[in-house]
Amino acid sequence: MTLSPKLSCRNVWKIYGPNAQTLLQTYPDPSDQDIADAGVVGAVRSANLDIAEGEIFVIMGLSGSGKSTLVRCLSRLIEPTKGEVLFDGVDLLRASEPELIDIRRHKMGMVFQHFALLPHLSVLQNVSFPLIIQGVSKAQADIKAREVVELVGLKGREDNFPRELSGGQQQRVGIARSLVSEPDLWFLDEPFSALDPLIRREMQDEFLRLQARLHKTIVFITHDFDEAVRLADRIAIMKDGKIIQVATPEELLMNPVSEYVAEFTRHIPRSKVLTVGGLMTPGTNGAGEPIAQSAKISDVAEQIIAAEGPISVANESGQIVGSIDRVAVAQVLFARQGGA
Ligand SMILES: Nc1ncnc2c1ncn2[C@@H]1O[C@H](COP(=O)(O)OP(=O)(O)OP(=O)(O)O)[C@@H](O)[C@H]1O
Repeated sequence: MTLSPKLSCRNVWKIYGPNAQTLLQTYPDPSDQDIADAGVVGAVRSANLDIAEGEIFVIMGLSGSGKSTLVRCLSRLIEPTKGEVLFDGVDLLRASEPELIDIRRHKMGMVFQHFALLPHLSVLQNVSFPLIIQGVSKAQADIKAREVVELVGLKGREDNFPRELSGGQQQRVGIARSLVSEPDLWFLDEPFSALDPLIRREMQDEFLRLQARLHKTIVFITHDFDEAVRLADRIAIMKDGKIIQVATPEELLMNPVSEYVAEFTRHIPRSKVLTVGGLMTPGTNGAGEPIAQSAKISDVAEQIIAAEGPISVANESGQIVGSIDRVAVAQVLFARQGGA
């Protein structure tokens, strides 16, 4: 985590219904009952987040938990009822409409599940469209668009029309279009939900490959916990408009704040998420060629089980920070789903 986050929000509320403002003036932190009594919807309730530069931050929750509303408040596509949103230290809620348009055009990219490709434009024209709107010359826009089309794996399809592409390919065009203006901050709202499971996994892999090259700051919404665990550096779990836990996938599995959070993690194979660092015993008790603290248990289980005693664990700089033995690994591999 960097010291100053790329994007933060402080005490953000979005209440739908008449007198939302008055409610928040009367009750700075209204309870479920206050909200119900007022006959309004508490879509986002006192959200506080700090999203670090270069991080994939996933917002996860069931339908209606407030994910889309929160993300739209973060880009100010929706006006929060109350709160503060800071992007690169600039308070977005105080920005004028022209400033906002400029920030969205040049610094923010957005991909939605049902994004609208323009049907009468080719792949290349769709992708270069945001640049043309910015006033970039057609020749320059085409060069940039070709690069991004190649980046998302669609080289050779530049002249096809959207109807000639599969769902996954169309989604790639949407991704390319949102990347063409080189946003710093990239919002993706359920971008892969409409795709079938195999293609969806492919797109997730592709997305991780892209991010490894581009290092964007990403806010990614999903209601699928498997997808969240695969993609996230950190996950925020929302319920009834509130953020109930923000943690790495590993922390969520090891220390869920509530039964509700634990329920999401129950079916996830622990060994694929837990790392050596999360299970090791600190100290210098181990021996042998050290294994990496960041390695997933599933990738090193055989090696640890085959060893007689505890194996040394090293951090990124090669320093020995602990040890791990077969008992710790067996507990993960053979734990009943639900145990750590
Ligand atoms: N314009 C609106 N007017 C009134 N209530 C709204 C409005 N938009 C959203 N809501 C309500 O706010 C709550 C949060 O909705 P939101 O769309 O943010 O949830 P979500 O987690 O993104 O759901 P989904 O996964 O189904 O998209 C829901 O109860 C929804 O009905």
